[in-house]
Amino acid sequence: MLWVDKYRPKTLDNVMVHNDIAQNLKKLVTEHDCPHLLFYGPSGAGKKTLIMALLRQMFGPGAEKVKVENRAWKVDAGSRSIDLELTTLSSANHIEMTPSDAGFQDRYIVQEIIKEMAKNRPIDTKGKKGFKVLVLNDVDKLSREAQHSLRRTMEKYSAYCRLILCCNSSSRVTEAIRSRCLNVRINAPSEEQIIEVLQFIGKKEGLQLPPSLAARIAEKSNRNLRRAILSFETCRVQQYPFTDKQTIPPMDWEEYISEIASDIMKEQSPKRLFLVRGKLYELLINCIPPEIILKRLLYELLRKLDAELKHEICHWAAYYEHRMRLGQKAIFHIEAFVAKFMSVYKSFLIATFG
Ligand SMILES: Nc1ncnc2c1ncn2[C@@H]1O[C@H](COP(=O)(O)OP(=O)(O)OP(=O)(O)O)[C@@H](O)[C@H]1O
Repeated sequence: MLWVDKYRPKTLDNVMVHNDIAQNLKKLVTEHDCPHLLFYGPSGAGKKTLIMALLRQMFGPGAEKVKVENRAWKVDAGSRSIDLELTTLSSANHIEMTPSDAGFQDRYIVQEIIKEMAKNRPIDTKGKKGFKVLVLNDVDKLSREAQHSLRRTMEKYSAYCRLILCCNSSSRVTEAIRSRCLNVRINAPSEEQIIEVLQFIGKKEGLQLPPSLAARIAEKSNRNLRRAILSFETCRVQQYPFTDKQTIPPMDWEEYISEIASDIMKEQSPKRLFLVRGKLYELLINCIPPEIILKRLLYELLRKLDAELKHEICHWAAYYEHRMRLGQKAIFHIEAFVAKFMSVYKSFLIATFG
Protein backbone atom coordinates (compact mmCIF):
# COMPACT_ATOMS: atom_id res chain seq x y z
CA MET A 1 0.00 0.00 0.00
CA LEU A 2 1.26 3.49 -0.80
CA TRP A 3 2.14 5.64 2.20
CA VAL A 4 -0.52 8.19 1.25
CA ASP A 5 -3.13 5.50 1.89
CA LYS A 6 -1.34 3.66 4.66
CA TYR A 7 -0.93 6.80 6.79
CA ARG A 8 -4.22 8.47 5.98
CA PRO A 9 -5.70 9.22 9.44
CA LYS A 10 -8.86 7.14 9.94
CA THR A 11 -10.55 8.99 12.76
CA LEU A 12 -11.17 12.64 13.55
CA ASP A 13 -9.06 12.29 16.69
CA ASN A 14 -6.03 11.10 14.75
CA VAL A 15 -5.72 13.82 12.15
CA MET A 16 -2.43 15.69 12.33
CA VAL A 17 -3.40 18.66 10.20
CA HIS A 18 -6.68 20.62 10.52
CA ASN A 19 -7.15 19.34 14.02
CA ASP A 20 -9.39 22.24 14.97
CA ILE A 21 -11.73 21.54 12.04
CA ALA A 22 -11.79 17.84 12.94
CA GLN A 23 -12.82 18.64 16.52
CA ASN A 24 -15.56 20.98 15.33
CA LEU A 25 -16.88 18.32 12.97
CA LYS A 26 -16.89 15.85 15.82
CA LYS A 27 -18.94 18.21 17.95
CA LEU A 28 -21.30 18.81 15.06
CA VAL A 29 -21.99 15.11 14.65
CA THR A 30 -22.41 14.33 18.32
CA GLU A 31 -24.45 17.36 19.34
CA HIS A 32 -26.64 18.05 16.36
CA ASP A 33 -28.27 16.50 13.43
CA CYS A 34 -25.54 17.06 10.86
CA PRO A 35 -26.33 19.69 8.19
CA HIS A 36 -25.36 19.42 4.52
CA LEU A 37 -21.65 20.14 4.24
CA LEU A 38 -19.50 21.66 1.52
CA PHE A 39 -15.77 21.00 1.82
CA TYR A 40 -13.61 23.13 -0.40
CA GLY A 41 -9.90 23.78 -0.71
CA PRO A 42 -6.86 23.07 -2.86
CA SER A 43 -5.87 19.61 -4.01
CA GLY A 44 -4.01 17.49 -1.49
CA ALA A 45 -5.09 19.65 1.45
CA GLY A 46 -6.90 16.83 3.24
CA LYS A 47 -10.58 17.21 2.31
CA LYS A 48 -11.20 13.57 1.48
CA THR A 49 -9.42 12.44 4.62
CA LEU A 50 -11.68 14.59 6.79
CA ILE A 51 -14.80 13.40 4.96
CA MET A 52 -13.86 9.75 5.44
CA ALA A 53 -13.07 10.32 9.11
CA LEU A 54 -16.39 12.14 9.50
CA LEU A 55 -18.30 9.21 7.98
CA ARG A 56 -16.53 6.90 10.37
CA GLN A 57 -17.51 9.16 13.26
CA MET A 58 -21.15 9.02 12.10
CA PHE A 59 -21.49 5.35 11.26
CA GLY A 60 -18.55 3.58 12.90
CA PRO A 61 -15.98 1.34 11.15
CA GLY A 62 -18.77 0.04 8.85
CA ALA A 63 -18.35 3.24 6.81
CA GLU A 64 -14.99 1.93 5.60
CA LYS A 65 -16.46 -1.28 4.23
CA VAL A 66 -17.22 0.05 0.80
CA LYS A 67 -18.02 -1.73 -2.38
CA VAL A 68 -17.22 -0.37 -5.79
CA GLU A 69 -20.01 -0.72 -8.33
CA ASN A 70 -20.45 0.28 -11.90
CA ARG A 71 -24.09 1.24 -11.85
CA ALA A 72 -26.44 1.86 -14.69
CA TRP A 73 -29.66 3.90 -14.68
CA LYS A 74 -32.39 4.24 -17.21
CA VAL A 75 -33.84 7.72 -16.85
CA ASP A 76 -37.09 8.85 -18.34
CA ALA A 77 -36.46 12.29 -19.86
CA GLY A 78 -39.78 13.29 -21.40
CA SER A 79 -39.98 11.87 -24.90
CA ARG A 80 -36.93 9.59 -24.65
CA SER A 81 -35.13 7.49 -22.11
CA ILE A 82 -31.45 7.96 -21.33
CA ASP A 83 -28.99 5.29 -20.30
CA LEU A 84 -26.49 6.43 -17.73
CA GLU A 85 -23.51 4.67 -16.21
CA LEU A 86 -21.35 5.73 -13.29
CA THR A 87 -18.98 4.19 -10.79
CA THR A 88 -20.09 4.47 -7.18
CA LEU A 89 -18.51 3.60 -3.86
CA SER A 90 -21.04 2.63 -1.25
CA SER A 91 -21.40 1.32 2.29
CA ALA A 92 -24.63 0.56 4.15
CA ASN A 93 -24.93 4.22 5.09
CA HIS A 94 -23.35 6.23 2.37
CA ILE A 95 -22.79 6.49 -1.35
CA GLU A 96 -19.94 8.33 -2.98
CA MET A 97 -19.69 9.37 -6.60
CA THR A 98 -18.42 11.98 -9.03
CA PRO A 99 -21.53 12.96 -11.03
CA SER A 100 -19.57 15.29 -13.33
CA ASP A 101 -18.08 12.13 -14.88
CA ALA A 102 -21.45 11.70 -16.63
CA GLY A 103 -20.68 14.82 -18.69
CA PHE A 104 -23.67 16.94 -19.69
CA GLN A 105 -26.08 14.30 -18.36
CA ASP A 106 -24.88 14.92 -14.83
CA ARG A 107 -28.21 16.40 -13.69
CA TYR A 108 -30.05 13.13 -14.29
CA ILE A 109 -27.52 11.35 -12.11
CA VAL A 110 -28.05 13.83 -9.30
CA GLN A 111 -31.86 13.51 -9.47
CA GLU A 112 -32.00 9.74 -9.84
CA ILE A 113 -29.59 8.84 -7.12
CA ILE A 114 -31.13 11.09 -4.48
CA LYS A 115 -34.59 9.78 -5.31
CA GLU A 116 -33.33 6.22 -5.08
CA MET A 117 -31.67 6.91 -1.75
CA ALA A 118 -34.85 8.42 -0.38
CA LYS A 119 -36.68 5.21 -1.24
CA ASN A 120 -34.15 2.99 0.54
CA ARG A 121 -33.94 4.81 3.82
CA PRO A 122 -31.95 2.82 6.41
CA ILE A 123 -33.38 2.09 9.87
CA ASP A 124 -31.09 2.97 12.75
CA THR A 125 -30.46 0.97 15.93
CA LYS A 126 -33.33 2.64 17.78
CA GLY A 127 -35.74 1.52 15.09
CA LYS A 128 -36.14 5.05 13.78
CA LYS A 129 -35.70 5.81 10.14
CA GLY A 130 -32.21 7.16 9.68
CA PHE A 131 -30.61 9.04 6.84
CA LYS A 132 -28.08 8.18 4.23
CA VAL A 133 -25.13 10.33 3.29
CA LEU A 134 -24.40 11.13 -0.30
CA VAL A 135 -20.82 12.24 -0.96
CA LEU A 136 -20.48 14.12 -4.24
CA ASN A 137 -16.97 14.85 -5.51
CA ASP A 138 -15.98 17.68 -7.84
CA VAL A 139 -19.27 19.56 -7.47
CA ASP A 140 -17.56 22.61 -8.94
CA LYS A 141 -17.39 20.71 -12.23
CA LEU A 142 -21.14 20.08 -12.31
CA SER A 143 -23.07 21.86 -15.03
CA ARG A 144 -25.37 24.73 -14.04
CA GLU A 145 -28.45 22.56 -14.71
CA ALA A 146 -27.09 19.82 -12.47
CA GLN A 147 -26.41 22.35 -9.74
CA HIS A 148 -29.97 23.70 -9.99
CA SER A 149 -31.36 20.22 -9.91
CA LEU A 150 -29.14 19.40 -6.94
CA ARG A 151 -30.52 22.41 -5.08
CA ARG A 152 -34.10 21.32 -5.67
CA THR A 153 -33.53 17.70 -4.71
CA MET A 154 -31.53 18.80 -1.70
CA GLU A 155 -34.55 20.63 -0.32
CA LYS A 156 -37.11 18.01 -1.23
CA TYR A 157 -35.29 15.06 0.28
CA SER A 158 -33.41 16.71 3.12
CA ALA A 159 -35.18 14.47 5.66
CA TYR A 160 -33.87 11.35 3.96
CA CYS A 161 -30.32 12.18 3.13
CA ARG A 162 -27.43 14.43 4.00
CA LEU A 163 -25.10 15.71 1.36
CA ILE A 164 -21.38 16.06 1.72
CA LEU A 165 -20.07 18.02 -1.23
CA CYS A 166 -16.40 18.26 -2.06
CA CYS A 167 -14.64 20.57 -4.51
CA ASN A 168 -11.54 22.63 -5.13
CA SER A 169 -13.16 25.96 -5.74
CA SER A 170 -16.38 27.08 -4.05
CA SER A 171 -16.71 30.04 -6.40
CA ARG A 172 -17.86 27.65 -9.13
CA VAL A 173 -20.64 26.32 -6.91
CA THR A 174 -23.87 28.29 -7.14
CA GLU A 175 -24.77 30.59 -4.30
CA ALA A 176 -28.03 28.63 -3.84
CA ILE A 177 -26.12 25.45 -2.98
CA ARG A 178 -23.48 27.18 -0.90
CA SER A 179 -26.10 28.88 1.22
CA ARG A 180 -27.81 25.55 1.97
CA CYS A 181 -24.62 23.95 3.27
CA LEU A 182 -22.23 24.50 6.10
CA ASN A 183 -19.12 25.62 4.21
CA VAL A 184 -15.87 24.13 5.47
CA ARG A 185 -12.71 25.61 4.01
CA ILE A 186 -9.72 23.27 4.09
CA ASN A 187 -6.55 25.30 3.67
CA ALA A 188 -3.39 23.87 2.21
CA PRO A 189 -1.24 22.71 5.13
CA SER A 190 1.77 24.87 5.98
CA GLU A 191 5.29 23.62 5.23
CA GLU A 192 5.86 23.07 8.96
CA GLN A 193 2.76 20.87 9.16
CA ILE A 194 3.92 18.89 6.12
CA ILE A 195 7.35 18.37 7.71
CA GLU A 196 5.61 17.13 10.85
CA VAL A 197 3.61 14.55 8.84
CA LEU A 198 6.76 13.44 6.97
CA GLN A 199 8.69 13.02 10.23
CA PHE A 200 5.77 11.02 11.64
CA ILE A 201 5.73 8.67 8.63
CA GLY A 202 9.54 8.39 8.72
CA LYS A 203 9.38 7.37 12.37
CA LYS A 204 6.67 4.79 11.73
CA GLU A 205 8.71 3.31 8.87
CA GLY A 206 11.85 3.33 11.04
CA LEU A 207 13.70 5.75 8.74
CA GLN A 208 16.21 8.49 9.52
CA LEU A 209 14.86 11.54 7.72
CA PRO A 210 17.33 14.48 7.71
CA PRO A 211 15.44 17.70 8.60
CA SER A 212 16.88 19.52 5.58
CA LEU A 213 15.55 16.84 3.18
CA ALA A 214 12.12 16.97 4.85
CA ALA A 215 12.14 20.76 4.47
CA ARG A 216 13.06 20.52 0.77
CA ILE A 217 10.33 17.92 0.09
CA ALA A 218 7.80 20.17 1.83
CA GLU A 219 8.93 23.20 -0.14
CA LYS A 220 8.79 21.36 -3.49
CA SER A 221 5.36 19.97 -2.75
CA ASN A 222 3.70 23.35 -3.19
CA ARG A 223 1.86 22.76 0.09
CA ASN A 224 0.20 19.65 -1.32
CA LEU A 225 0.35 17.00 1.38
CA ARG A 226 -0.34 14.09 -0.96
CA ARG A 227 2.44 15.18 -3.23
CA ALA A 228 4.88 15.58 -0.33
CA ILE A 229 4.17 12.05 0.92
CA LEU A 230 4.48 10.59 -2.59
CA SER A 231 7.81 12.38 -3.12
CA PHE A 232 9.04 11.14 0.23
CA GLU A 233 8.22 7.56 -0.74
CA THR A 234 9.92 8.00 -4.14
CA CYS A 235 13.06 9.30 -2.39
CA ARG A 236 13.00 6.24 -0.15
CA VAL A 237 12.82 3.90 -3.15
CA GLN A 238 15.55 5.81 -4.96
CA GLN A 239 18.11 6.00 -2.20
CA TYR A 240 18.39 4.98 1.44
CA PRO A 241 20.05 6.02 3.77
CA PHE A 242 18.94 9.51 2.88
CA THR A 243 21.46 12.28 2.36
CA ASP A 244 21.06 16.03 2.78
CA LYS A 245 21.78 16.72 -0.87
CA GLN A 246 19.61 13.93 -2.30
CA THR A 247 17.67 15.04 -5.38
CA ILE A 248 13.89 14.96 -5.17
CA PRO A 249 12.65 13.45 -8.43
CA PRO A 250 9.85 15.33 -10.15
CA MET A 251 6.58 13.52 -10.82
CA ASP A 252 6.53 11.49 -14.05
CA TRP A 253 3.75 13.57 -15.54
CA GLU A 254 5.62 16.77 -14.81
CA GLU A 255 8.66 15.49 -16.65
CA TYR A 256 6.42 14.47 -19.52
CA ILE A 257 4.92 17.95 -19.75
CA SER A 258 8.41 19.46 -19.66
CA GLU A 259 9.23 17.18 -22.63
CA ILE A 260 6.11 18.43 -24.44
CA ALA A 261 7.19 22.03 -23.80
CA SER A 262 10.62 21.28 -25.31
CA ASP A 263 8.94 19.70 -28.35
CA ILE A 264 6.87 22.84 -28.85
CA MET A 265 9.86 25.15 -28.52
CA LYS A 266 11.98 23.14 -30.97
CA GLU A 267 9.58 23.14 -33.90
CA GLN A 268 6.32 24.89 -34.72
CA SER A 269 4.55 22.97 -37.46
CA PRO A 270 1.35 20.96 -38.02
CA LYS A 271 3.43 17.79 -37.82
CA ARG A 272 4.77 18.77 -34.40
CA LEU A 273 1.30 19.76 -33.27
CA PHE A 274 0.09 16.29 -34.20
CA LEU A 275 2.88 14.72 -32.14
CA VAL A 276 2.06 16.96 -29.17
CA ARG A 277 -1.61 16.04 -29.43
CA GLY A 278 -0.71 12.37 -29.00
CA LYS A 279 1.26 13.18 -25.87
CA LEU A 280 -1.53 15.32 -24.46
CA TYR A 281 -3.96 12.46 -25.00
CA GLU A 282 -1.63 10.19 -23.10
CA LEU A 283 -1.66 12.54 -20.10
CA LEU A 284 -5.47 12.78 -20.17
CA ILE A 285 -5.82 9.00 -20.42
CA ASN A 286 -3.68 8.73 -17.31
CA CYS A 287 -6.15 10.93 -15.44
CA ILE A 288 -4.06 14.08 -15.17
CA PRO A 289 -6.73 16.83 -14.95
CA PRO A 290 -6.76 19.08 -18.04
CA GLU A 291 -6.50 22.30 -15.99
CA ILE A 292 -3.34 20.98 -14.33
CA ILE A 293 -1.88 20.04 -17.73
CA LEU A 294 -2.54 23.51 -19.12
CA LYS A 295 -1.18 25.23 -16.02
CA ARG A 296 1.97 23.15 -15.95
CA LEU A 297 2.50 23.48 -19.68
CA LEU A 298 2.29 27.25 -19.35
CA TYR A 299 4.77 27.16 -16.47
CA GLU A 300 7.24 25.10 -18.51
CA LEU A 301 6.84 27.28 -21.61
CA LEU A 302 7.30 30.50 -19.63
CA ARG A 303 10.57 29.18 -18.25
CA LYS A 304 11.92 28.79 -21.77
CA LEU A 305 10.38 31.91 -23.25
CA ASP A 306 11.67 35.37 -24.05
CA ALA A 307 10.42 37.97 -21.53
CA GLU A 308 8.78 39.97 -24.32
CA LEU A 309 6.27 37.22 -25.10
CA LYS A 310 5.38 36.15 -21.57
CA HIS A 311 2.48 38.53 -21.12
CA GLU A 312 0.83 37.59 -24.39
CA ILE A 313 1.20 33.86 -23.75
CA CYS A 314 -0.32 34.20 -20.27
CA HIS A 315 -3.25 36.00 -21.84
CA TRP A 316 -3.84 33.16 -24.32
CA ALA A 317 -3.48 30.50 -21.64
CA ALA A 318 -6.17 32.26 -19.59
CA TYR A 319 -8.34 32.58 -22.70
CA TYR A 320 -8.17 28.87 -23.53
CA GLU A 321 -8.56 27.84 -19.92
CA HIS A 322 -11.78 29.81 -19.78
CA ARG A 323 -13.01 28.19 -22.98
CA MET A 324 -12.08 24.80 -21.61
CA ARG A 325 -14.30 25.41 -18.59
CA LEU A 326 -17.22 26.31 -20.80
CA GLY A 327 -16.72 23.40 -23.18
CA GLN A 328 -16.72 19.66 -22.81
CA LYS A 329 -13.69 18.28 -24.65
CA ALA A 330 -10.57 19.56 -22.91
CA ILE A 331 -8.18 18.27 -25.55
CA PHE A 332 -9.54 20.72 -28.16
CA HIS A 333 -8.74 23.69 -25.98
CA ILE A 334 -5.31 22.56 -24.86
CA GLU A 335 -4.42 21.82 -28.46
CA ALA A 336 -5.77 25.20 -29.54
CA PHE A 337 -3.53 26.82 -26.95
CA VAL A 338 -0.52 24.92 -28.28
CA ALA A 339 -1.38 25.96 -31.85
CA LYS A 340 -1.75 29.58 -30.76
CA PHE A 341 1.54 29.43 -28.90
CA MET A 342 3.28 28.00 -31.94
CA SER A 343 1.88 30.74 -34.16
CA VAL A 344 2.84 33.57 -31.76
CA TYR A 345 6.29 32.13 -31.15
CA LYS A 346 7.01 31.49 -34.83
CA SER A 347 5.97 35.04 -35.79
CA PHE A 348 8.25 36.34 -33.04
CA LEU A 349 11.18 34.25 -34.31
CA ILE A 350 10.66 35.42 -37.90
CA ALA A 351 10.37 39.06 -36.82
CA THR A 352 13.51 38.85 -34.70
CA PHE A 353 15.83 36.64 -36.72
CA GLY A 354 14.26 36.84 -40.16
N1 LIG B 1 -5.22 15.70 8.58
C1 LIG B 1 -4.28 14.94 8.05
N2 LIG B 1 -3.29 14.42 8.81
C2 LIG B 1 -2.32 13.66 8.26
N3 LIG B 1 -2.27 13.32 6.96
C3 LIG B 1 -3.23 13.78 6.17
C4 LIG B 1 -4.28 14.60 6.67
N4 LIG B 1 -5.09 14.92 5.65
C5 LIG B 1 -4.58 14.32 4.56
N5 LIG B 1 -3.47 13.62 4.86
C6 LIG B 1 -2.64 12.89 3.88
O1 LIG B 1 -2.65 13.61 2.65
C7 LIG B 1 -3.15 12.78 1.59
C8 LIG B 1 -4.03 13.61 0.68
O2 LIG B 1 -5.19 14.03 1.36
P1 LIG B 1 -6.65 14.01 0.72
O3 LIG B 1 -6.79 12.90 -0.27
O4 LIG B 1 -7.61 14.07 1.85
O5 LIG B 1 -6.63 15.40 -0.05
P2 LIG B 1 -7.79 16.14 -0.85
O6 LIG B 1 -7.84 17.54 -0.35
O7 LIG B 1 -9.06 15.35 -0.83
O8 LIG B 1 -7.17 16.15 -2.33
P3 LIG B 1 -7.90 16.16 -3.76
O9 LIG B 1 -8.72 17.41 -3.83
O10 LIG B 1 -6.74 16.20 -4.73
O11 LIG B 1 -8.69 14.91 -3.87
C9 LIG B 1 -3.88 11.63 2.27
O12 LIG B 1 -3.76 10.45 1.52
C10 LIG B 1 -3.21 11.50 3.62
O13 LIG B 1 -2.14 10.57 3.53
